[in-house]
Amino acid sequence: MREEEKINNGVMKSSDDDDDEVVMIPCLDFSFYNNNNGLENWKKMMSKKVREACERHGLFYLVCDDQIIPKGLRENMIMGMKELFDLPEETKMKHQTTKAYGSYTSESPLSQSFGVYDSHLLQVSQEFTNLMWPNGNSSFCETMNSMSAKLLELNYMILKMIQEGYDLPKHYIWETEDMLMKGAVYFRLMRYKVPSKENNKEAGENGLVAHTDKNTLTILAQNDVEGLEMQTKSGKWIQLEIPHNAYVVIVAETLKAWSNGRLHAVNHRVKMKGDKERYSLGLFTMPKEEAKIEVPPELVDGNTHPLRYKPFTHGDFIKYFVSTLDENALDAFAGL
Ligand SMILES: O=C(O)CCC(=O)C(=O)O
Ligand SMILES: [Fe+2]
Repeated sequence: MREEEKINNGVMKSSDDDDDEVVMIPCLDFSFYNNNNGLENWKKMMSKKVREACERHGLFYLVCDDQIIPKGLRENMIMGMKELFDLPEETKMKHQTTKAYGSYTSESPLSQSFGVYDSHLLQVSQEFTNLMWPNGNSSFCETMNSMSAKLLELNYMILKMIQEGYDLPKHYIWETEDMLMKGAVYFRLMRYKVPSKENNKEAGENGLVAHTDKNTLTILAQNDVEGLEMQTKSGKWIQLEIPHNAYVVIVAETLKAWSNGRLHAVNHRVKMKGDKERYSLGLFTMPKEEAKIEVPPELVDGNTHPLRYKPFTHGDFIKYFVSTLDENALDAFAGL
């Protein structure tokens, strides 16, 4: 299918083979964000669409111009990842930290990943690159550093739009920025290998088990090999058809808690089919450990939206999740 045929009025269709459920995932074009003409109106309208998509589906596709993220940078990043994952296993294993998910892992035979905290800081990207390429690889370092910095800016931009989408009073927006946008930044690089032939049938082979993200907001990019699936609110799993060059924005649990459960933390997984390797990368933002996650009073309404979560610190929630690995951790830990 050609891209133009897949996109209809900025809306993507994905369907499940055994059923007629059609889910329309919006594809939002952020290209004019840096254009001053009519910016305020554009932002208002886009903020509402972002909020709506995050409430309805818990994810949306995003395309943007080179001012937000240059296409060449994204291509270089994916090419650089191939080079990185092709390094010898013992070199990749050198990336080990004590932070949760902050190391190289190849737990499943089908997938490997690197987790790097704070790669938007040049020094961190330099240290990581020097560990992987002791003779240097300045182009990878620069690419990794700018890609994570650009994705981080975009991540914060979307978080601000979500708040604007709720028309929260200005003073509250500053408080929320403090709560949600001043914490850790996590960059994850993933490779999924081609599944074996006998497992390479209809259902595909598990690349990443079903989960919700436990941070605030995630932005993903992939090479053009599909595999990411989401569970709809009615419980169906559908394979996403991500438009070429689009990013996937995913609502995570902490943002769901902040919004009093209005924003949907979508369950997703990766299933590998076909004969091509899949590369993906994700920029995850999360609050500071000590940040207190508290629902804004404006998002509580006794009749339609009674308070669902008590205040909690992000660090305590993550500790609880890591110790239980319970996919219902948010409700078990902070649900009322
Ligand atoms: O590889 C992907 O597209 C999904 C990755 C993902 O969901 C995650 O790292 O949390
Ligand atoms: Fe995820």
